[in-house]
Amino acid sequence: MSTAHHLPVPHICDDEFLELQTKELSRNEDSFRQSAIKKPPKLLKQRNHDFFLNKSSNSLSALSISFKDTSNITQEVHSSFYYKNRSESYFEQCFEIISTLGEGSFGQVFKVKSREDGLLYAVKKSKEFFRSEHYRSERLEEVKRYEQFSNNENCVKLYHAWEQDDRLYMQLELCHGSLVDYLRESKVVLEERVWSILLDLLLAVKSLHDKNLIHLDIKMDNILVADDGTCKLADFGLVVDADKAKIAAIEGDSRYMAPELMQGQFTKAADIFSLGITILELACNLVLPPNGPLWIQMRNGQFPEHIHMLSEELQEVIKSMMNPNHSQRPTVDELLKHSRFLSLLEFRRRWQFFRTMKLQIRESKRIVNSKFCSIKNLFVYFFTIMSTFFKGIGKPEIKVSSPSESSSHSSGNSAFSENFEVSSLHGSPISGNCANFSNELSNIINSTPLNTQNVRARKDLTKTCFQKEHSTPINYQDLNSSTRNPFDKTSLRCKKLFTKFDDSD
Ligand SMILES: Nc1ncnc2c1ncn2[C@@H]1O[C@H](COP(=O)(O)OP(=O)(O)OP(=O)(O)O)[C@@H](O)[C@H]1O
Repeated sequence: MSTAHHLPVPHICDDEFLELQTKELSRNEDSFRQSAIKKPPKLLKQRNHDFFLNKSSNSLSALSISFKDTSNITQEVHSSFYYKNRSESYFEQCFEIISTLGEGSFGQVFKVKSREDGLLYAVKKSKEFFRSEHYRSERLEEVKRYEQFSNNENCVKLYHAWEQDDRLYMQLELCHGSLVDYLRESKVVLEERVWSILLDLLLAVKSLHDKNLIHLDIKMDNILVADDGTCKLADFGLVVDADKAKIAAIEGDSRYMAPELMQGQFTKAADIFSLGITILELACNLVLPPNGPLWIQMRNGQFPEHIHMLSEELQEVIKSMMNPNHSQRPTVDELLKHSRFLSLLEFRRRWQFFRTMKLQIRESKRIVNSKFCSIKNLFVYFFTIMSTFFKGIGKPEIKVSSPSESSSHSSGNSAFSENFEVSSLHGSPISGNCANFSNELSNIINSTPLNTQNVRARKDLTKTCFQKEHSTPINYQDLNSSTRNPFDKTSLRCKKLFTKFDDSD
């Protein structure tokens, strides 16, 4: 009696093939093998060998990257701590890694101490090798954007960028953490603070929009909180020129994505939407859906009930920023004319002098504490503090262009008048053409996997750990009551958080 010999069948992760495999198996083993021969397994994409073969041996040594001198973007790194012939990279030789700060899709971020000046920084190291010249130039574009906005108080500062062993490194200003960490620490954020965060971010977005650039990846993870509490925009990896957006843009995180991006309409209004939904997430402590019916609802002008925790004023601003019709969203300049922002700017202007002094003293303390402090550095900082003191600080220049000059997204029917009187958005803002738009949208999005979860507040998710922390259970009815400000409960904790920031230096 002859025994049948079965050849091993490869495990192939191809849905179409697996379906065929199951059908065929049940019918006839022999014919199944036939079909396996007809359809070979997919090959993994290979790394671009030409790119690696064409690279000069120079790529092994570290090269500084800067777009300030466009004729020479890369230059040899010079440092008394870096020896080219040693096997360790420039990063390993010049920095001491203290901890890992975070990881995104493109890079890993480390908290480091520079051996050169003894100060603390964040270094972002790209996760993937430059697999092609195109990929490398895409990564280098982020350096260009960081450089462009490094002088903006509300954008993260880039100190140095370099490439080595086909990876990009960026030495950035060290921040306390992202807005996600901030929310996790404070659990709820006072509405006063929400307005101030929104102002910081509008000023950052304004600097981009004024240069006709779109960020396209505004979200809680990409907003960093500095030690003094200032919010800063980071991650310029997807920044695109508004005029070239149609061909070059890549959409960011789906949770923060403006609905019109699904139809390939990339405008500055997409940033306004992402900022609006970020502020909604922050103020109501929500968990945003990445897709599904709730994703659609939030893009059709229907908001989760948690929004009612907020003042009418803030609700109106958020709703206008998340207007389903992108041409009706206010521009940054229009938003900055809101009376809340004008009074906040005036308040900041009055305290600017003390704020600058505080920052200067903090920076001097940082320098003094570093083991590489020199008499020269001390003298420079003493001089800066004195000159700040004697000059005083002038009014910070924030030019808000009038609606006519601003590159409005709107066709003239913006919700914001010159004095920013927000038109009443009570009830559902979907009407007329927006309703058609919403139908169109449902057709598109329904093709994505549905998320049947409800929009949930983070406090619901963390309810149990909250109760563990406190000996007396918290009455969540109170938090949602309209008669009192739900934020009051944690005002002490928020203050403590800022004391912590202040102590951190
Ligand atoms: N300068 C910094 N100071 C402190 N933490 C930082 C700094 N830069 C980044 N981080 C932390 O590292 C995380 C990842 O950084 P980043 O968003 O720049 O990476 P990415 O790969 O570009 O992410 P994405 O997936 O959003 O594109 C941030 O969410 C933040 O928590």
